[in-house]
Amino acid sequence: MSKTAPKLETFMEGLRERNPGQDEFVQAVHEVAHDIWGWIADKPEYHEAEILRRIAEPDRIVSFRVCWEDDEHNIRVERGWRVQNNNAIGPYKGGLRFDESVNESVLKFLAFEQTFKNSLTGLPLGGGKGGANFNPKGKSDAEVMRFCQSYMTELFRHIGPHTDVPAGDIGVGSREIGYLFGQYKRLTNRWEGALTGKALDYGGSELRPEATGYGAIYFLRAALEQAKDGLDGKTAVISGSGNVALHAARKLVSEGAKVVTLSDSDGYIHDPDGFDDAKLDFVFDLKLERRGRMSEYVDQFKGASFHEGENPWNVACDLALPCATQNELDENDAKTLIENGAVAICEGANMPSTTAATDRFRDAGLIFAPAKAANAGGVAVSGLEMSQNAERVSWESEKLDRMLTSLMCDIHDKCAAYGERDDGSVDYARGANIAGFKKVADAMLAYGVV
Ligand SMILES: NC(=O)C1=CN([C@@H]2O[C@H](COP(=O)(O)OP(=O)(O)OC[C@H]3O[C@@H](n4cnc5c(N)ncnc54)[C@H](O)[C@@H]3O)[C@@H](O)[C@H]2O)C=CC1
Ligand SMILES: O=C(O)CCC(=O)C(=O)O
Repeated sequence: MSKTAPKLETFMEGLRERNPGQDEFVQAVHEVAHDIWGWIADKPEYHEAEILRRIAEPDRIVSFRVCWEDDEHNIRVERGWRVQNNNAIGPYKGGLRFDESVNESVLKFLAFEQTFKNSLTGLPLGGGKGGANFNPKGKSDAEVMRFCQSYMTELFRHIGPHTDVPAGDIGVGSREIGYLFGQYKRLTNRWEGALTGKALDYGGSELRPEATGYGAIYFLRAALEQAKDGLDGKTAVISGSGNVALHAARKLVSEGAKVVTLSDSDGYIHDPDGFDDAKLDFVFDLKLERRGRMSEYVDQFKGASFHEGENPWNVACDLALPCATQNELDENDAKTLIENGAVAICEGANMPSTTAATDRFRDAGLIFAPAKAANAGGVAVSGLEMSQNAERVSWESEKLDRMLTSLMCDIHDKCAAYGERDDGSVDYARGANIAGFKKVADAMLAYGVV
């Protein structure tokens, strides 16, 4: 006899009880459950097997002490984690975040999201995420190296090319990946693709640094085309000034759009003339090499203004791209963007919009490209880095760009297929949740109760 599906509220109540104080994790699960619930109502195989409940319980979480010595010879103690959420369709895969805001709730939400995102890529990648409450900002290279070596001294026993393949995220760029991979290699005495985001000299992939930002724009372009619109001539507002934000800005400019804001945790820069290639070169160097503050931009370029402690969502635009961090765009920001006539929101960061903001966007009927679809280009090229490492080959940038473009168009089409509304428009969030869920769920059904 087939069981009736429990109510969504009952499911969420249980989730909240089992995960007290983990607001980000509960938010991410609710956002998926909300869409999956109706879809599985007449599909007893999924709810009888408790598939969503199982995906929302990580396979395992490793938590460990990370001790390191600072330049003044003080012993520092931080906490590290790796959340291995689900490996139904491939080895756990997802970045490492080093930031003082990192805790178990944040990493569980990121690992949960990653499971659906990786499924959408069509590549054999499970979902995981990790990190530490260590902030590399303001630390010397030697301090960052000692921290990374200590972190890897525990992590190495839990990862490997067929088990779990970490990469970068906030606070973990090519410098950190270099220190982490060097220590992995020393401890295991093996050169193997146990991390992605490596530099080109030692097994990295062309286009990996650009992939998340470029991929987001390829997704946005496909969504605009579906609505018989395009990027050329559009004004874009972007938050963040890290890996994702800057490559998204670069691609938007090359597609004929005008990018008028970038930000960091101190505030945002508004340049009404737009960031051209020369201005972007300055910001790439400032943020990714010199690790400076966005406020320095106004000393260099006349006409631009710095808005301390504010986010850029009140600047009028056609396109808004939150590319900094979770919950950076709330309901009031969403209201302002809608009133100002934005036609599309494209999430470069993971879960940058609060639930209330997401609901506003979806109700307003504008194009809302959710993170798990729009920013999947980064992990997709990481998957291609794993393939290149396994085959001992390196592919050219042009080939990878063609593969990334086609992957992002496929993701767009899957979301459109599962998210089409009666009026022909697309609810991309619903489409991404259902398409991402289905592949993982079907693999789990094939394995039985494990
Ligand atoms: N690097 C990647 O390939 C991928 C990153 N993401 C997501 O994109 C987002 C950004 O990551 P990355 O660019 O890699 O990190 P990053 O460390 O290169 O840059 C983060 C940027 O956000 C800014 N920022 C941090 N908190 C902020 C705040 N409260 N307000 C305004 N700006 C703030 C920082 O100053 C920095 O410029 C994160 O949500 C990350 O999870 C998603 C997919 C892949
Ligand atoms: O390339 C990867 O494995 C990490 C990507 C990531 O962390 C993300 O998609 O949020």
